[in-house]
Amino acid sequence: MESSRSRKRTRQELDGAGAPPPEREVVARGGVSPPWRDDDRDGHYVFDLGENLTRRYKILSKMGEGTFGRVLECWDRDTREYVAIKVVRSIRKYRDAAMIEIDVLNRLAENEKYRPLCVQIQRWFDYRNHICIVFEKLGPSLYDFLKRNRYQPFPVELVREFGRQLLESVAYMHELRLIHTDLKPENILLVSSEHIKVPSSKKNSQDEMHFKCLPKSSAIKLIDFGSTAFDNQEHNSIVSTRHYRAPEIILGLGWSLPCDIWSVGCILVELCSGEALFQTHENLEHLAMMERVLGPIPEHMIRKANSSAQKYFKRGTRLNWPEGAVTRESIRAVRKLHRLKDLVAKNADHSRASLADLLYGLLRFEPSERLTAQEALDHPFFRNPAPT
Ligand SMILES: Nc1ncnc2c1ncn2[C@@H]1O[C@H](COP(=O)(O)OP(=O)(O)OP(=O)(O)O)[C@@H](O)[C@H]1O
Repeated sequence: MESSRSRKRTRQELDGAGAPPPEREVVARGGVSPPWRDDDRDGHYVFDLGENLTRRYKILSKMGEGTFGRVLECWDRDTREYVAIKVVRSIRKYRDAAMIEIDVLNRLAENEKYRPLCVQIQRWFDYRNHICIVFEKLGPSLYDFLKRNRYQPFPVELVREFGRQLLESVAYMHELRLIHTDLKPENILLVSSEHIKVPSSKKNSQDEMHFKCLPKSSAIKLIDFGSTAFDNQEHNSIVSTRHYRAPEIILGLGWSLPCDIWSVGCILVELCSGEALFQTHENLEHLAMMERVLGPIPEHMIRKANSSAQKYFKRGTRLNWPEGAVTRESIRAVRKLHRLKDLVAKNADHSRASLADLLYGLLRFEPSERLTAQEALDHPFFRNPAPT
């Protein structure tokens, strides 16, 4: 658990959304609460579809699962609308993290102008030792959408729209000195599930025309504020999902707002190419991939790396690669990666120069040289889109 997740707040202090008194086993409009069952061994709430979650919500389906808990699609009998309820695992550290998430969600909701950018919390309650956060129901994540489309990339115009909204939400969080720390396509949801089918340029082996899906609307919202950190603390822990993790985190240099910007850079490349930029599970290979795509890691960063990261370098100045590689496949995986500008040229036509320039700004090794979210929004890629 990251240190940022263990900042505990009391429920009274946090609840802006009006938590009800603890659930009693009441006979409900529309049914009764199910009999008490033990949680599963990971602390997840055990349920059957069609059951009630308090007397107010009927469980319709499971929409997702993460480290913190499960997200259930429910019918709200009071408002007569569908909602997504995150039912958090009944384990202390996840309950504590959920309270931070609620705090962050309430802070983000304070500014009317930015409400369309981040998922809206409706209320929260504590049910059988599970914190339940009720959200507006959104559509699939950008990752789910890519996956269903057999990882065919999004057109650059759509990446521009996604990028703009993503950076606007990050700029807003950073203005509030909040660091998301877990930006990734799984945590960016389309607002609507509606899509259209269009012919894709790729043909299959039988020379049949392929189709791909495009969302009808480009509106997206950011979710999952369970790992959000406050920019007033020392940050040395390991954060972010591997593929989107910034170099300063791996090198143990401490991290702050720019780690979100690095993740945004990785996400934009992935949306353009259909594949995660750094597909790795190991630090040395990860750093080697970064050097392959972006050029050498600056020496001053190598010199400051913490003791556990020093082993990735030779004579304290150069990455121990390929000598330190664990397998030949690993060396091949790094070698087959394209340089960033070639990768962009492969996937974007008309906007390639400005997109590559933006990405180099987002993916600077040195965090203090990385574009801020606001600077990125002012970049020509967003200001002067090339005519299509
Ligand atoms: N408001 C929502 N509407 C629709 N689906 C949602 C909503 N919120 C979450 N989901 C789905 O549930 C999944 C898990 O949600 P979330 O990322 O908040 O959980 P988590 O336990 O914090 O995950 P992680 O392990 O990434 O931290 C999402 O990837 C998404 O598919």
